[in-house]
Amino acid sequence: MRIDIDDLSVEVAGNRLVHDIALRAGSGRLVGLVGPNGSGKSTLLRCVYRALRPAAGTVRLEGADLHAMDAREGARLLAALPQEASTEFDFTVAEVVAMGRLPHQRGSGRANAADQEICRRALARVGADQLAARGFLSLSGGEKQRVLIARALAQEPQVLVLDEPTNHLDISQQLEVLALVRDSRLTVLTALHDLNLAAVHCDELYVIAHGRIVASGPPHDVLTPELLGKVFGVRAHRVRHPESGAVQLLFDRLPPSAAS
Ligand SMILES: Nc1ncnc2c1ncn2[C@@H]1O[C@H](COP(=O)(O)OP(=O)(O)OP(=O)(O)O)[C@@H](O)[C@H]1O
Repeated sequence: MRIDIDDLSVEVAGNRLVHDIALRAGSGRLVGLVGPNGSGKSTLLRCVYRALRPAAGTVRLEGADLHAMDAREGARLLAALPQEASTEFDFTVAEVVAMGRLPHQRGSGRANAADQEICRRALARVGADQLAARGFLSLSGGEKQRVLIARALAQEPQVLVLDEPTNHLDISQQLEVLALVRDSRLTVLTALHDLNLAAVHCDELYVIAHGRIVASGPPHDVLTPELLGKVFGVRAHRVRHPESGAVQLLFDRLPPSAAS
């Protein structure tokens, strides 16, 4: 299912934080959103997963305006992993994952055997099946992240929107989660801070700075030393991964004269 974002602007408390965004993600593509702290990644993604309404512009899924759909219809198509997803109540892990089935349940809202099986498989896919009976609040940051990814998968969406899905994960888990996201074959829009992970795993990247898209395209074309200097204020060196040939980056601080 393709995502088309056009002329999208987002305001929070009267401040326009994101301006005139155009972004496309073809069906089954993994599209990364990168940019410095405070550049507007989460604000843009919050609008895409409907926590915020657009001040202008549209987000369309396969041509249909996402913000014109009812909540249940939207949630059957799109699942999100927010940056600071947490729950104040100590639900069990199984209960948190079962929340992913709510958009599919009518009437009593009770999970049936098929729902329970989908949840069990989702937990197994993120390697967290042994956590099912644990209280969510007792989990480590990385365990919580995996359970929330399982909840998103249990939702059986067509589109995944992920805000820093590798936050709190050790390097092995980071690679596991990105492989899992890739293997899901869903259309994925994800914010990532780690530019090397983004370079290896994403089909296309969009770079956001000061609330505007400043570059987009295949990672190899986008992550140039010039762009990284301008947008992130760092000196970047490109090297090739010795096996895959993928672009990888090494960073230095810019000399003080160049950084100003
Ligand atoms: N409610 C608000 N009122 C005013 N400004 C806000 C509000 N929420 C966010 N902002 C500002 O909007 C800008 C964009 O924030 P956002 O969280 O989208 O950035 P980000 O790129 O996701 O950052 P990070 O990489 O640090 O998570 C920041 O300068 C932030 O302080």
